Amino acid sequence: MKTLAIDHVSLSYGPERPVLSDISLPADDARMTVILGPSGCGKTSLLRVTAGLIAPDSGTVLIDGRPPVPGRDTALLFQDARLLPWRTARQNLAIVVGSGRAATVEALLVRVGLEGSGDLYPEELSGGMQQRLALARALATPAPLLLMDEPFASLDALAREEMQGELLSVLEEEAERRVLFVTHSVDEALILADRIVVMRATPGRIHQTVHPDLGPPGTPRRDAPAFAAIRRDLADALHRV
Ligand SMILES: Nc1ncnc2c1ncn2[C@@H]1O[C@H](COP(=O)(O)OP(=O)(O)OP(=O)(O)O)[C@@H](O)[C@H]1O
Repeated sequence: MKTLAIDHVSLSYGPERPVLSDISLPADDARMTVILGPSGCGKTSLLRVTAGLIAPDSGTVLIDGRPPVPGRDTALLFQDARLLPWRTARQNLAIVVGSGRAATVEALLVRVGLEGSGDLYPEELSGGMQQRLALARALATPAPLLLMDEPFASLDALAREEMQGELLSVLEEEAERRVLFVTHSVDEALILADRIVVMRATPGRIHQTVHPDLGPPGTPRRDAPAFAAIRRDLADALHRV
């Protein structure tokens, strides 16, 4: 299994703009780490540092023991799916997968539940279907770490729940992949995460790390006896940071 280790990372966008202060996420068994925190606390900046897109002022990020190479070690997913609008779903995947690998493209469409929609253009897909395609595009890369920046935030409640389930079931088949997932939703964090990191702002730093004991992701965690108590604790923590 691949490892991600973030060690004492600090970042500023200029002398007067410290954004991240001494962030450490030790390598552990968590496959899905969810970052929760108030607006502007530096969650997206942390994902960009983790992707190797910006260098921290100090500290290190190591993926499998090596500094991240942008585009090789991580695949990014955003709130908007960022698909090529003039290409069909199938073509959006083919560009990443490479020519002559039609079977791989079809398998990816099936894996994210888009079989039968390969000929549709992005504007013909619902928001949830667009995010399924964005997920398939990320899975088409060999990147060991998926960086997901509020990917389901613009979906309606039902589509959001479906996508959470979809993500978990996809990861069941992708034993090597790790995910760093940013959300504002305590419930989403509790449903998805092995490890929850609560950040606080100005500058962004880690307030609390929680390993929720709610059963494996994908099981009906809402029914776990501890769900309501952990939910309340996290919501309180978020109000205090
Ligand atoms: N390129 C940049 N140059 C200067 N300041 C920036 C830049 N990118 C982000 N910031 C500032 O850094 C801080 C953290 O931004 P970031 O987007 O990382 O936070 P966030 O927690 O992801 O916010 P949100 O939850 O609202 O998306 C904010 O004050 C933001 O204005």
